[in-house]
Amino acid sequence: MIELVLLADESQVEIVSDALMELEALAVSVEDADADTDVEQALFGEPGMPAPRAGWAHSVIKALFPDEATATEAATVLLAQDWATEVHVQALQPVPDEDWVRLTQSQFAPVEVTPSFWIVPSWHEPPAAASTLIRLDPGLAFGTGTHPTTRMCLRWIATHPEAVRGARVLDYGCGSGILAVGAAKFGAGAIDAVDIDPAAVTSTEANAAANGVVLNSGLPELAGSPAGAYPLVLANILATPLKLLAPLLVAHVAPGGRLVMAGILERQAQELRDCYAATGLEIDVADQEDGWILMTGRRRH
Ligand SMILES: C[S@@+](CC[C@H](N)C(=O)[O-])C[C@H]1O[C@@H](n2cnc3c(N)ncnc32)[C@H](O)[C@@H]1O
Repeated sequence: MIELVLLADESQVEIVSDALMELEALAVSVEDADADTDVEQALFGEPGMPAPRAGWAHSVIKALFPDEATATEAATVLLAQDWATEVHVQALQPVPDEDWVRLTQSQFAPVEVTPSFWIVPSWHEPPAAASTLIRLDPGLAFGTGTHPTTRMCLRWIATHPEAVRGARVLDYGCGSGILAVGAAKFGAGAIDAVDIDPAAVTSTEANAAANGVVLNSGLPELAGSPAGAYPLVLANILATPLKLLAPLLVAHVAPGGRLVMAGILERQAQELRDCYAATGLEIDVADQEDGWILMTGRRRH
């Protein structure tokens, strides 16, 4: 990993950070400037480029790149922009792996699901208002809470305690296990969490353990056990698998039970509604955020 360290005028922090991400930075962080020390150390790049002024109100922007060639190219393209007159390269340096982990982690802040329900990385103190917490660090499996589909499912769990408390739950397409853990935090009974990706199963087990949650996790064969036995089925999988899996998912919903589905774009809503209504479930659009919708189905008998 190579770190590109830039000094930029405070007014340009956002535009420089966005440009670095477009130029394939893996992570970008902004730090407070250390008075004039870093200005003195700035490299001025091309001969004739203006040196930063002493006492200049600037920020230090650090961007991580996979290799030196990508970092050098990004710096060259950035400095060639006509708006980048107050951007200076301070360093281009290799970064040890453990520093990379630290830098990547610094990108993840606690995520609010409801004012009292938060997802908090292990290196953060929980917000004072958080009475219910999921402790979760970003990993290889989908589901950190930063995506609207995950947040909407968690919000549904938090706002439907009557459907969650004591219920046997199936989390189908569990990813990081975040929905299963969220259901446990709101009092779910036995929880099965399945995913076609073995890395997701490993991640779910680790995240459950980190939250003191006991669940069964495995590949989907686990869910081949009694059909119709779950009062609550959670499935944040995307529209196409949701359509293909409709008979299987519906068969797992117990009489009187609910199916909560996410991963559906607004323009896919009608097709999904028709598909699930045909199975006899009562369908509702329960939430929407950033073009994604949350759909619920209820089996009466
Ligand atoms: C969008 S992620 C959701 C992860 C997590 N449940 C959440 O809400 O953030 C979808 C997950 O479904 C899994 N998946 C996709 N198709 C599947 C299938 N046919 N059966 C089981 N899991 C599947 C993927 O591997 C992925 O981990």
